[in-house]
Amino acid sequence: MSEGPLYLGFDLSTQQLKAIVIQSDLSVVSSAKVDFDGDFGAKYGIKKGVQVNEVDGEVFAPVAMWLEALDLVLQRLQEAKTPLNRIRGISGSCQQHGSVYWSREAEKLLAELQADKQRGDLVDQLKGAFSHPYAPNWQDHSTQAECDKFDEALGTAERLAHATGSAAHHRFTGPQIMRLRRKLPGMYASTSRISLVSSFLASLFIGSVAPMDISDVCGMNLWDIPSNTWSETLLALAAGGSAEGAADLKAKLGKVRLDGGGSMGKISPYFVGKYGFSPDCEIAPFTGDNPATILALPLRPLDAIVSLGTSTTFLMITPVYKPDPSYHLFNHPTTPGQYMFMLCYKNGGLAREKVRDSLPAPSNSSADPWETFNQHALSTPPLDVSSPETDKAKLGLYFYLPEIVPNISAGTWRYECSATDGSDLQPVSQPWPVEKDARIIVESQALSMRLRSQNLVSTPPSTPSGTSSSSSSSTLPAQPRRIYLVGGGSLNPAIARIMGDVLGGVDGVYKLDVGGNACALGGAYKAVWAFERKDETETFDELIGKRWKEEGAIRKVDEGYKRGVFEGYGNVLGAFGEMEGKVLEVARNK
Ligand SMILES: Nc1ncnc2c1ncn2[C@@H]1O[C@H](COP(=O)(O)OP(=O)(O)O)[C@@H](O)[C@H]1O
Ligand SMILES: O=C(CO)[C@@H](O)[C@H](O)COP(=O)(O)O
Repeated sequence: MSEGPLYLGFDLSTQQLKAIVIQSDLSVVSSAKVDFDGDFGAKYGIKKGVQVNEVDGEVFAPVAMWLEALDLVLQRLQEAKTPLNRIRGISGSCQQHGSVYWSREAEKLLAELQADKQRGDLVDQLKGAFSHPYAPNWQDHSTQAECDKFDEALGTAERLAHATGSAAHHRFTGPQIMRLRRKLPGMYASTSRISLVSSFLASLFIGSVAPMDISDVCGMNLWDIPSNTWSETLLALAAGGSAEGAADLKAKLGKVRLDGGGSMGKISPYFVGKYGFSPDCEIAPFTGDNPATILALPLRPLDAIVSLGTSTTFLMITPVYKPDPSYHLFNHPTTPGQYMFMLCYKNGGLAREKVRDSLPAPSNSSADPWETFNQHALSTPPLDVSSPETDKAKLGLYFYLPEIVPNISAGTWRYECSATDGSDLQPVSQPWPVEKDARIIVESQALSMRLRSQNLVSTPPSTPSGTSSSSSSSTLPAQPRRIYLVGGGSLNPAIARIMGDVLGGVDGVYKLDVGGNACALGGAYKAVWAFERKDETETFDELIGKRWKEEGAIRKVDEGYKRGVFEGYGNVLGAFGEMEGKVLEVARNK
């Protein structure tokens, strides 16, 4: 480890709080994590990081748990002998869309945070800082009525998408605020400020309520992206319809920091006294976990990232702002004029776990719990078709939770169609053997991503390492150039293989070799850029691109494009979209 400055990045996600410390050359020097279920057990009444009220479709997390987790993860960095006094800058990423409600005492309590045994830890000193003890989680689906109003507010869902980057979504913060104001009017009236989870975590470090981040703010259905200002119409809607209400909500949300870099202030004395941070350590804006993911490596045009976390997300960067209700566009977290294309699925890792748990556990209890799942996933041929002329292709939708993409209630559906052209699409009369589900759930998730991103990809330029041996780039079908896998599921070789089969990737499928730490790493890289850019004109890609080394950062886990296999999935892509349409039609007519 050199003696230079260090940078600390966080990832406050659904199930964990992760911290990673890097040097200016981007090498990792230390890391630590807190697993909310594992570390806190029944204390906060959570399961997989959240509490659930099934009756109303509410999903939320106790803010006090996050406060306790922050102290615990910093203690673990100390226990790992991390030289916290050398940390020059801090940034990070957090689960998107969640909202934290600060009381009228919040600013005073944040400013008075002190390392004082008598006054206790963050959870003790900030006991009176919140008007609401919970933060709605991105899995919440209690806001359909509010979403309907948001989709109508500008006339159509298309116009809402053009203004805010997305159509209305259950988890988006505007509909969430609108519902909480209606459900808990007293709480709302006693709320001085509202933070996103990313600006909430930054607030703890700067000792005051931090401004929201220019990228994460696009996950609210309240920020007008073309003008980069709050939408007065949508603020009024969320605030009850009056101009006074809109002004009050605008004050609660505060200003948005347009610069993804730079300093929001020096670290609070609490962290200096308790953990030995330098009083000169500064805090850069924190962003959403998906915008941070695209910062975890120098993403080139046509590269794609698949984040296999609790949620599954598909991410690409594009210079074109062409919004559509079927996907999301966010401001790039560091580079004005660039946008993050995102698809987000609620039925991600947890849905794959459901299928895994429906299979016999591995005989050896110490084996990888995914062993049986992987064996079946890899022994089942693509679409479970051995002979395309005679076998029917199997297509499924596995939504154990109400899904976001498409917006539909929970359910599992199984269809078959011709493997050669997708014709004769029919629901299966009998569920196929559960062993087939291991491959088919992963195929279904990848087919949905391929269907919705096909307008963003084109025939990639041939590259010496990328052109497949049997073809030149001119004959390659449109597909991403590289696919990077991140998140907990990126550890799984069977999932990697199937992602390559379906999505292609002329240069292959790679795993970011920091396991599930991509978001925290993106946050740490953001801190390096924020404090080491020579001036505001040096872009993130310029600075990080000069320092990032492939060796040790990524590992090729699948060849990606496989001629014949990729086209085979292309043959049923239309049928997959047709299947979703049929299922939505039935759900609408219920
Ligand atoms: N070997 C594996 N194979 C498939 N999925 C995995 C594997 N290891 C972890 N996961 C999945 O990763 C998910 C958690 O991913 P992670 O990125 O750590 O979560 P978060 O959503 O909190 O960021 C869990 O749903 C878990 O099922
Ligand atoms: O809702 C989204 C993105 O729109 C989710 O990606 C959340 O941002 C949290 O994801 P995890 O990292 O917890 O899976």
